[in-house]
Amino acid sequence: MKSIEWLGNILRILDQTKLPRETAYRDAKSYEEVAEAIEKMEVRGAPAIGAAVAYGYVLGALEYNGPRQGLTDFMETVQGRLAQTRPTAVNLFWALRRMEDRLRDCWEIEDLDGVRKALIEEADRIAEDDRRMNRLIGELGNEVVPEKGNILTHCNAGALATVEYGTALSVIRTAYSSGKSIHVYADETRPLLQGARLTALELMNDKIPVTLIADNMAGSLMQQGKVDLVIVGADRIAANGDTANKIGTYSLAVLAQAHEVPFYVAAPTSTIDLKVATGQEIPIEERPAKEMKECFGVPMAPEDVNVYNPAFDVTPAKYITGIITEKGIVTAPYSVNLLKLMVRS
Ligand SMILES: CSC[C@@H](O)[C@@H](O)C(=O)COP(=O)(O)O
Repeated sequence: MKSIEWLGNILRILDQTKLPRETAYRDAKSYEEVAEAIEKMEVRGAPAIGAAVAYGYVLGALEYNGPRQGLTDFMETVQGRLAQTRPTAVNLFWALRRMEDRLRDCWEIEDLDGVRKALIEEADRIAEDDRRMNRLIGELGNEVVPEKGNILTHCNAGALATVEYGTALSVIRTAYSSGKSIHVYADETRPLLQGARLTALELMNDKIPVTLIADNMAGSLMQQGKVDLVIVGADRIAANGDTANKIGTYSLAVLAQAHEVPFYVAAPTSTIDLKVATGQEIPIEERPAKEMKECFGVPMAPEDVNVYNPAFDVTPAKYITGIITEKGIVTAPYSVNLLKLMVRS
């Protein structure tokens, strides 16, 4: 199950809104289609969104049919549209900046096809970097996983949320394949059920023991001593370690601390945003009320009820035991150690 696949002049997107009932794809031929797929969450998860916008940018360059000197202006429009899709996952802006820098470096290339080739190479590198980082996150993160025990995860930070392997699920996959006797509790993750629909599916496909729970069951499980470790992904990590991730992550972190359960965030360095000092500055996306009032088209609440539907929350760094990245595991003090990590090659 690949979240996205570049087919030369088309971005094939696995439509995650239909999983696990149906395996359907959108073959995006324009940057507008990629933007739509991200907004509708057909492709989702911070690293997968990053790689998708990189190829969306390429599609914009392929669509352009004016003179070479007009390309930069056109690409600004493309970039602006892609940047509008989802505000929290910083990987989106990180990938767009890489594409923009690559375009700028092409100033000496006179023919459009030469520029397009360079942009495709950059998007491929972004996708390849994601695979490499996720593999390393798995290998390094295995260190925090006990030989035997129960791991709780929230939302989907798996292969579907990335280009391959996942972040939190990469750690789980590596631990399992190294022979550890682990079992995973997957939070269903209201309102869009990424845990029930995607994490459960991924783990079952890999034959990793998994039990699905509703989000409000985590506290009770911890109280019974049935959770040994929590690992989640991230959409943006501020310079002080505060971490934005799927709504519900904060409650889990507080519960984990109350029950003395280690709480880890697994994310590539492309998710770390040193320009944002604390979690308070992270923009939090609000999703349409319909997602709360309906469950996949079926009404669940009075039609006119007021709704608050933030897609993410921020977990203060003080609740985080460690952040597993491809360059190493960072612990407090995060302001110092994240900076050190980011300057290290
Ligand atoms: C490796 S994915 C990390 C995060 O992006 C993930 O945990 C998450 O919160 C995804 O949210 P989503 O709204 O499904 O895009």
